[in-house]
Amino acid sequence: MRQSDHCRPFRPPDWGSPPPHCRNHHQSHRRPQPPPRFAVILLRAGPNVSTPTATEIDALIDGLQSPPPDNLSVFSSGRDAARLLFRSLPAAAAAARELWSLRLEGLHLLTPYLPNAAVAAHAFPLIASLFASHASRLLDSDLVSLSAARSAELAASIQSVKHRLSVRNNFRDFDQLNLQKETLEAEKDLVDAKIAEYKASMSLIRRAMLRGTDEEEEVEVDEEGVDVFGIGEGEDVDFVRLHKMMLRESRRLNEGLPIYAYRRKILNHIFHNQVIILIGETGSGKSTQLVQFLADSGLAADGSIVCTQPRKIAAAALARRVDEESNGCYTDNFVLSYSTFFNCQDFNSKIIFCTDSCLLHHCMNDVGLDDISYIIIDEAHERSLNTDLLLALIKTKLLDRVDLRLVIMSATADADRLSDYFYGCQTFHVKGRNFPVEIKYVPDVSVEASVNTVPNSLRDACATASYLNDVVRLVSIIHKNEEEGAILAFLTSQLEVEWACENFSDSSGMVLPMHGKLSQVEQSRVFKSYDGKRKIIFCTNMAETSLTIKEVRYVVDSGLAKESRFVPSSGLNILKVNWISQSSANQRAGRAGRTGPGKCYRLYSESDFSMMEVHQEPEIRKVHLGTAVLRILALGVKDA
Ligand SMILES: Nc1ncnc2c1ncn2[C@@H]1O[C@H](COP(=O)(O)OP(=O)(O)OP(=O)(O)O)[C@@H](O)[C@H]1O
Repeated sequence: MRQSDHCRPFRPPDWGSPPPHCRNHHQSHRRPQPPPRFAVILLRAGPNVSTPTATEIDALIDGLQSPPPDNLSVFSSGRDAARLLFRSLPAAAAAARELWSLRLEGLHLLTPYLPNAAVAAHAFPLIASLFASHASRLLDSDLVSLSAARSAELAASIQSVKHRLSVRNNFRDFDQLNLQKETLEAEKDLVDAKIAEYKASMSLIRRAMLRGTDEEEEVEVDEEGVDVFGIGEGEDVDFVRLHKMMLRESRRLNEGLPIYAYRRKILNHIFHNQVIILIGETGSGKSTQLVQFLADSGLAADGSIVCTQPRKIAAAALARRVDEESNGCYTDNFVLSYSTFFNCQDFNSKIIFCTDSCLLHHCMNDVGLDDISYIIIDEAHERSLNTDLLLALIKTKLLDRVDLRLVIMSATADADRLSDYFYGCQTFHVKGRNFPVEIKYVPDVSVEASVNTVPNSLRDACATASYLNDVVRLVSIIHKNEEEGAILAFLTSQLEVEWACENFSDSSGMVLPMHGKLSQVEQSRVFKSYDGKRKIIFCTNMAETSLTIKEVRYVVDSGLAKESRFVPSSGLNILKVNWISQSSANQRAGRAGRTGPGKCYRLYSESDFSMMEVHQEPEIRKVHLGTAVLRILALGVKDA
């Protein structure tokens, strides 16, 4: 650790004579003064504690307009970047305020830490007022103007389409124009709602910062009711967290996941209803955002928010993503993921992503679910045995614990059926998706011959599964002809995935397998980037839901999946390749539009699609009932 000049390193001698305020220090021998004791410590942010450099910190402190410190130490590495000591309490508070002001302007990311209670008390109103002004400025920032301009542009387009609709049209044009108008109106509504959401959050921050001051604003009766942030009162306010939250709000307005536009409405719904069903398009932000909305609002203050996923890889990936996105907004270990259940696991972290089987095991141990206040069952359309058992168990818990809340979430679930099961609970729809996905049907490839055929060996698989060759061929065509972007191709088994990986040969592609038998480390290879090479991922339907593999722009959907089914006549479970449901097909397509517009190639015709089951059959209807009964008994249900 370099400790630069203990005394005023911020104006090196060769920069000219020291400014007048420095002379006090040099003249200190004339009149003994008490040692400076009011400290402002500048802390480095994040894990990379070696930035910024000592020279940059020197320059930053040197440029302050407020009275300079009476003693200064600058450190070139470590958590502390600089320690400023003052004799005067107001001078220390003014320096803290100015350092915060520079941080809010985006000039540095250091945190002024005030260890001395007197300095903190003195500085608090100054910094709070600074945050209030900053929130006011953000209300009219360039970001808001940009979104407002987009809204005006959409309004003009809507007017133009309306005008064209008012003149004579043939039936087909009329239909198309009407569709265009509706699409534009929906987009405009979304942009307007996002601006309103952003402004509501900034107004809330401003009001909180001015509370108890002469400028305190009257609380407007918010039509949506629930506050989106719990900011804290008085000196409990954590300015670092608040700043990170403001930055995240700006990112949300800028990047704009559709669910952001609905935040207050959703929170309000959840606040007033014990159970809601949330349906939103794939990629609209359900899995990554809802947990954050709940945690920020303080609605879940008394317990954790548990979000279940059907697969381990999704639980881990979502926890990583939420942690990364909310960086600094929460304390360490606020977001966790559990993929496998252990008896020693605590459920008292705030946001927990886990598999449905993990939560089911937890229920077996702690049937009261005392440490949980919100349960989100994600990807409910899959209707796995674990999900259905969980839903049944939670339904009984909801009667005992009126504070427990349940959100059932999916892009493609059968909302009516779920609503019926939960006494007609409300369904909330989130409209809009992140990026468009163009659907291309490739009907000239016949898959019918291979349906219901289970390959016994690799040789058989290649001989019988004609779609396997078709998938590999289509991937090759996309690779040669389409612009950059990874390709995700859905097959039905590990065997097929391995065969496709071996038989796809192109040195400009990075071919990767993705199936349930791979270790977590092997699975995580699909999330890495491979410079100069297009990622080509052959996967089973384990990659169908929840996952965001950033570069994926193209999806190849064979339309098939292998499923296990109990056959009562033989008493055996058999594996069968079957058509997927429309719900699954839409989930697969959704993997292409996560971080940019995408395309989904379906190896079947549009009429094949329309003949598929709308929703997949619940697993509980396909497995041997003994399995289900044993699990129910283990949950303590005696009259199963
Ligand atoms: N790991 C990631 N890297 C980059 N962007 C991501 C990542 N995870 C999520 N995103 C972004 O956030 C968006 C929303 O993801 P999220 O999982 O919350 O959507 P969702 O509505 O739950 O989708 P689905 O119904 O498919 O599970 C994605 O479309 C993508 O733009």
